[in-house]
This record gives sequence, C-alpha cells and structure tokens, in this order.
Amino acid sequence: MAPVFHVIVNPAAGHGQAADFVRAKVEPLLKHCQIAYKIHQTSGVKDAGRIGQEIQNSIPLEEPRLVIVAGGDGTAHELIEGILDQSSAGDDQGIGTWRLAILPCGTANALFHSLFPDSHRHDSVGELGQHLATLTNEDEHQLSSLTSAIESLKAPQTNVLPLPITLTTIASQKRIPTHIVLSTSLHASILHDSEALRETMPGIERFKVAASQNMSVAFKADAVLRGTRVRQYSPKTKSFIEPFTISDASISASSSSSSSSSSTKEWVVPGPFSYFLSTTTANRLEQAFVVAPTLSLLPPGSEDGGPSMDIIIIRPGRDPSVIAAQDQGEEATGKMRAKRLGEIAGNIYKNGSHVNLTFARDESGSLEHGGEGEVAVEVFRAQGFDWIPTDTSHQASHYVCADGDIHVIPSGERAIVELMDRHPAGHGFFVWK
Ligand SMILES: Nc1ncnc2c1ncn2[C@@H]1O[C@H](COP(=O)(O)OP(=O)(O)OP(=O)(O)O)[C@@H](O)[C@H]1O
Repeated sequence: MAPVFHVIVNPAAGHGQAADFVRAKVEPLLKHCQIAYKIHQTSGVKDAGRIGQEIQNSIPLEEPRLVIVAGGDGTAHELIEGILDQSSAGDDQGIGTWRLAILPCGTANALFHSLFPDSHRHDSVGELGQHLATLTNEDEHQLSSLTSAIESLKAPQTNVLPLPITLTTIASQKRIPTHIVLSTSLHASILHDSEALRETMPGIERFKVAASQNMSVAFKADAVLRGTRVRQYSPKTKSFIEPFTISDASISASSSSSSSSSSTKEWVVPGPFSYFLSTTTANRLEQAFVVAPTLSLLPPGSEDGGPSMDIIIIRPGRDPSVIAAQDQGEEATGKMRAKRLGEIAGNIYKNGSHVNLTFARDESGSLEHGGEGEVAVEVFRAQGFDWIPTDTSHQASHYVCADGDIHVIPSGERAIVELMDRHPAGHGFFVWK
C-alpha cells in the first residue's frame, strides 16, 4: 500500500501560521510528488497526543508511522507523550516506528534549528527537484525535513536519525517523556517565573525579567550522573574523556535507580548549581542559543555505550571570582554569580563557545577560551542522572523543566532521569534530517 503522511497542524503554534504554511507550501509539494496525506488539526492542549493515538490505532504495528509536525516543539512533545501514554496503559507490544518530519511552525523550534541550522539549496532531482526550484530559499529551508522524508521514500532507511526520549520519574509518579530538554536550576526557574508573568507581560520580555530574577540564585541540590561510560568534554583535547572535575572518590559501582545494572557507574556532582540542563538531540534551544554544541561537533556514537545525553552544568562554587566575593557577603556573591552567568551566556550565543571557557589562573579571575585553568562550564555525556534537592525550604531548587513544562519535586524526593529503551528493536521515534 502507498504510504500516507499524517500532517498534524497546530493552529495556535508560533504566530498562528501553521495552517497557512501547510495549505500554501506543504500540500502543493505533496500533491506535486503524488504523495497521499491526511491533515489533522489540533484543537487544544494535549490534542496532538490524542491524534497520535488515533494514528497508532489505524496502522498495523509493523508499518512505519509517517508524520509531518506543523507546529513547535510543544506539538511534537504532546504527540510523543500521547503515544507513550497509550502504550504504557495497554499490553506492551511496543510503539512501532515513528518517523517525524519537523516543520518550524512554532516559536523556538529547537529541534528543527538543531537539525537544520543553516539554509542551503537541496540537490534533489526529479519531481521534487523541479518543485523545490520554484521556492524561495526560506521556504525550501523550512521544508528541509519534509524534503528528506520524500527523498527517503525511495530508500526508506536514509536520512533518519533516532530521537532518543528521556524519561523522568518524580516521587514514583508516571514517567515524564521529553525529547528536547530536561533541566533544573536557572533554566527551569526562568520557565517557571515567566509563566507567572505571562498575564502582565504577554511578550517575550517576560523571559528576560524571569532570567534577571534568577541569575544570582544558587540552586541547592546534588546530582548523581549515571552510565556505563560517563565522560566529560575537554576544551584541551576537544573530545570527551574520563571525568576530571569530579573526583575518583565519588565513583561507586552500585545505583539506587531502577535503570542500573552492575556495570553502571555513578558519579556524584555536589551542588550548589547555577545551571543544569540535559538534552539528547537539540544542540540549541533557539536558532542562535547553542547550549550543547558537543551534540553536533562530537555526535554520540558506539563508544558511549548506547544512547546518551549531554549535560551542561555551571557550579558557582568552582568559580574563583564567586569564591573571592564570598568575603563580602551573600549579596555580593549573588551579584558575582549573575555577572559570570551573563558572561557565559554571551558565549552560548557565540556558536556555543562557552564549552571552551576556562578560568584565568592569575588574580583577574577572568574567563579565557581554552586556557590552562579549570573549565568554567562542565559538559558531561551520561545515560542518566538523579537530581536531589538538598534544602527543603528552597522551592526553586525543586523545579524540573520537561520540554517547557514545570514539575515540582516534593520535599525529600528526587527526580530520576533516564533514557527510554528502543524496545522491541527498531521501535521508537526518528526524525528526518
Ligand atoms: N487549537 C489550539 N488552540 C489553542 N492551543 C492549542 C491548540 N492546539 C494545540 N494547542 C497548544 O499550543 C501550544 C503551543 O504549541 P507549540 O509548543 O507547538 O508552539 P510554540 O510554543 O509556539 O513553539 P515552541 O514550543 O517551538 O516554542 C501547545 O502546548 C498546545 O497544547
């Protein structure tokens, strides 16, 4: 049977342009290439999940599900969540193979911009090539994932990348799936506080206000990284090597979490933290904010012992300038934490150069690129972690941001973060690149 593309359109994503884009750009392309499709329009929160379940039930498990997501990261998130919810509620035969073409019809479009950071003309031939030649560069760029999808119809295994799903468990509740970002500390607090500001500040300036409220905060928690081969990025070698900012004494061979096996090791990362963010696929959270450049520069491979996540950490207690400010009291220390984060964030916007920042060894304490001093930003590659708040009175240390949604860890509990198994083999989510 000829494949059918299911187009999920979120009319509320971004500036509300998804339906127009599909009508004007996607449908003509699919028609030109004589590809069958079905449009599904979302009607509100979590509706993409319901549509995913409907698609799931309409196709035999052994056939791939081909989906075009015309929305933002939230639409893809809800789709994935709906499919996994249904699968965990039923008899566990697996979820089948989901191949997603991503159209950047949302606001941040982190996944799309991570897959297609630059626009370039495709060298497609035939029907597809003829059609693309009539489009502007911008339209062609936005259709990049779909173009790959159409090309792969002739050679089904080409152009698809696995989309690893992170699963987070908080206090034995239902596991929360994410495909873009799982964070705590500054990133989670910005998302939390900006939501509270939405009514009074509908524009994106609320994110700036929320950031300035949280840049000086020290988030009180410990983290435990897990994996068969946890490694750390070194600006010196420009590669991942044995962790060097966490001491050997913190390695133990056992684990408290459900995903552990005898070969899984744990590495304790004592807090406090300014920044803590993990991601499996998105090297950037918006077009210019390249927070995890290692994902694209050093793509995870077989040496990582299976699927992995990159974890970006800033711990103010390691920063000589913050330590020096402690003599002047908490207010001065907070100001210095904020100043440093601002400097580091500026480098995130410079093509992700923050991962190469080091502390100068001299009195100045300034930040250098690839100097001899300690790294300012710690970047780990692991298979999971626990986030354990250590101060029950500090609410913000209990926030977890799961693809933009905020969850709060109850007092005395932790968040356990792991990667979903692709089981049975071949099942899972993939994106066309
Ligand atoms: N018909 C609808 N009316 C109102 N909201 C909707 C409708 N359909 C879906 N939604 C909601 O729209 C929200 C925003 O979608 P999405 O996250 O894809 O766009 P975005 O926030 O603009 O982009 P990004 O996540 O890339 O920044 C989703 O959380 C979803 O629950």
